[in-house]
Amino acid sequence: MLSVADAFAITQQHRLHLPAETVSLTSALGRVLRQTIRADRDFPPFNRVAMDGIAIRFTDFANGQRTFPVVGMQRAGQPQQTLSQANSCLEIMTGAMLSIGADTVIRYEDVTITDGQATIEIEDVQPGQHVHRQATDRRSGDELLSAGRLIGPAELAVAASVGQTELSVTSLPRVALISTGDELVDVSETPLPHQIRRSNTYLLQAALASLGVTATLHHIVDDETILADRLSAILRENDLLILSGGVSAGKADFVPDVLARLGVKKHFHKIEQRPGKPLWFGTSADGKTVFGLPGNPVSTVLCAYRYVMPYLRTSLGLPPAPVRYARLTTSFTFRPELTYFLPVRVSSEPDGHSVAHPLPGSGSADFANLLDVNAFMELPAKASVFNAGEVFPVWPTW
Ligand SMILES: Nc1nc2c(c(=O)[nH]1)N[C@H]1C(S)=C(S)[C@@H](COP(=O)(O)OP(=O)(O)OC[C@H]3O[C@@H](n4cnc5c(N)ncnc54)[C@H](O)[C@@H]3O)O[C@H]1N2
Ligand code: MOO
Ligand SMILES: [Mg+2]
Repeated sequence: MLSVADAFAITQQHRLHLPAETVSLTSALGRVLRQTIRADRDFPPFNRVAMDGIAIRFTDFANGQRTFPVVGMQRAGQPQQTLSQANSCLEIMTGAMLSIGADTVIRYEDVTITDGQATIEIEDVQPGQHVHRQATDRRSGDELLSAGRLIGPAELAVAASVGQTELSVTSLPRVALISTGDELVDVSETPLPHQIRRSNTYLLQAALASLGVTATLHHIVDDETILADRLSAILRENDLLILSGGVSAGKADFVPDVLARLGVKKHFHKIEQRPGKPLWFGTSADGKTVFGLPGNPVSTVLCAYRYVMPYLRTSLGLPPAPVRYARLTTSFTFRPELTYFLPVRVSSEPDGHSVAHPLPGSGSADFANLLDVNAFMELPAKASVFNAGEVFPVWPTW
């Protein structure tokens, strides 16, 4: 059987090939940039006044002058003015271009203006103060953003400032989320004693939404022919299929056989891990990907966050999320030679460390336990006893 690391690597070798598309700036939030964005001007593009007050020549102040006739006003949005008379000042506003001939700004709070004369009330004045010099932050032509960047509020603001009305982003995959199982009924139905309402696909849909990916929901009963027909149609219409259930050893677990019949090449089935051991992964010749997630809800979640979400991230062109670590708060024993993904609650301690409090729950069907869980801690297969204070990787969920 495959190790977690090998299974993960195999999924990453078969990323989706998603073309770039152009979207308007205002609809680019949460998308992944596919182009380089450069500064079209210096940042800031001129010597920008940073405080409302008066603009003077520092040498006048250095020569002992404290009272200056006010000869004009330079506001933000006005073309640059000139402080032409020596020993005078201009009133000047935040966001204005520093006037030619002036080099230093004194805040209104530090000045008294009476009868057109501004008197500086402070002695601590630095040459060039309260001026945000041209090109301090970035130079014209500098690379501001590069491909593979998740577009958030700061990226949008920077793109807007350089005149990008549109952005090239990775197109979103068409994703189908498919629950399988005769025992599963719709949320709106009242289950009979032998039935349950399906929940996995709603969780998956919500998880995908955090990457800006939308998905259609489907349900298929445990009938080999129906499963083959429906999956064949869903495969035609989608780039990525995420199934839940039907991948284990039961008499109604038809998913692996049906996918093989439909020409989806299996890359692996089963990983040395718990939960989620029966995970199935394959691709078709025309570039479609199928994850067959084990149906037990906690297995579904673990496989989604350990394999599917990282797969989507890199397929979209994002760099892999950095691995996070936490310190186990309580010793935990797990004997089978499998990587154990322990449900935990991760929190931050006052000393800055992350700690993980084990919440094992009652097994991979205990999805109510997920209400308290916010990560899975990856405990290596080769050990059995994991001591309080030891540090292991954690995979955050929500
Ligand atoms: N003899 C063996 N039996 C099982 C093995 C095994 O290796 N040998 N593996 C166990 C493990 S581990 C898991 S996990 C499950 C995986 O089962 P399947 O992927 O075949 O899933 P199902 O049999 O269809 O369902 C399992 C369980 O999950 C519930 N389920 C399924 N879909 C949903 C949904 N959308 N929402 C909520 N709950 C769902 C389903 O009702 C079942 O209770 O197999 C073990 N057995
Ligand atoms: O994934 Mo199974 O649920 O290991 O228990
Ligand atoms: Mg089964």
